[in-house]
Amino acid sequence: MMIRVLGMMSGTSLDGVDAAMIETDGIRIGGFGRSGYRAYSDNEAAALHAALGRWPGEAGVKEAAEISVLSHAALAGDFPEAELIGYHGQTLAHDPQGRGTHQAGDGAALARMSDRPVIWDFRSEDVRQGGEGAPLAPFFHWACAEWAIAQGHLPVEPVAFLNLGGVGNITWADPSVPAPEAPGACIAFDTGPANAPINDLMRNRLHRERDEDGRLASSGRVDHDILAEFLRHPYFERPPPKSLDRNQFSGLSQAVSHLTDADAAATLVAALARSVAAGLRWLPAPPAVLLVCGGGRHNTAIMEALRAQLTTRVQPVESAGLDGDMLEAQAFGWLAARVVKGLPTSGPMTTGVPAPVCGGRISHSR
Ligand SMILES: Nc1ncnc2c1ncn2[C@@H]1O[C@H](COP(=O)(O)OP(=O)(O)OP(=O)(O)O)[C@@H](O)[C@H]1O
Ligand SMILES: CC(=O)N[C@H]1[C@@H]2OC[C@@H](O2)[C@@H](O)[C@@H]1O[C@H](C)C(=O)O
Repeated sequence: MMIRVLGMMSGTSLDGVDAAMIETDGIRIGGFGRSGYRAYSDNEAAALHAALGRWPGEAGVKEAAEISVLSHAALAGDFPEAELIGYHGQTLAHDPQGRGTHQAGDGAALARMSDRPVIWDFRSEDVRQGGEGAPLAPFFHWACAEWAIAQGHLPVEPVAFLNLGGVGNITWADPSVPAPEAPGACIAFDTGPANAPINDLMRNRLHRERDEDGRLASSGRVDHDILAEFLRHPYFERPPPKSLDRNQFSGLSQAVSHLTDADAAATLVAALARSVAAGLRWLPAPPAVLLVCGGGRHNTAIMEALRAQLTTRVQPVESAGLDGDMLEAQAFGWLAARVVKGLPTSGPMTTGVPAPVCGGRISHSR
């Protein structure tokens, strides 16, 4: 039975909350619906930035969780048609081999406030069972490929999805395999830093939220010594599955600190593109197309750098009939429906968990 689910995602860019309706039985995509966005206010963004890297019980975390719940509840009120909510929460820290993974928020409070059942805490169980806890969108990317083939937007061939949020992640999906958790269907991992260091640069130096359309980066020159040093990071030699914390590459931000604004932005964009290029060697076969989703595809300098670095065709995910601004929100709606059904949300080739696992907790509205 298809249900109408609201997926809600606030990612590592710390810009705000995306919300999108999806109709699904947890296996197939029945259709996509309305979407919405609520930007974090300056005060909210500052409080979340201050809480980055912190764990439950530490200073500022309670405030961050409250900001997450209140902003999601306000947005959920615009979607009375949703029967179920998938709520990711705000990632503050991610250390799967150590302290775990921390998404600030409270699904039980959101369920009471929105008067709908809420699926949340999607990552902890995967980490508990030995997985990376991220990325989690890959099974949904596989379902999107299947949907796009049915709509006549894609050929029946392996494709890749590149999500450029705060951090980048890639999924190689083979839609000829019958289910996303089946061996050979998906391979996924985080590629490297994406918008987070660019946003931090803009915020710290120019008091702006982002490099609009990549205009600053397009006017700068890449520092090839810094780039070469960045590419020596052992992360790129490590085979997948693998995932990143938002600030794991903070050395890169320090390395560009003496450059001009434009050269620093250009070097960060080049680092993003080269880390994607470095990641492609881990894919089992070249994808027919690299479908770019997430806010980074609006940055012209990023898209041009990707096209210059890669021999694979690079297209915004809209070329497959999908909404690249809402794909991750839709993913957490689709995953919520899977949790209700007890279906796996991750597996050995997406997070490295030993066997497919169904993560997520359910909180009822009363
Ligand atoms: N017009 C634009 N020009 C330049 N950059 C843009 C533009 N639009 C969006 N972005 C970048 O995309 C970011 C938002 O991307 P997105 O919503 O995919 O991130 P996210 O929700 O944090 O994702 P994730 O969970 O995958 O980290 C912005 O913070 C900004 O850096
Ligand atoms: C721990 C965490 O929140 N990771 C995010 C982050 O943002 C992008 C990348 O790093 C990815 O691993 C993940 O989000 C996407 C939506 C995912 O789980 O697929």
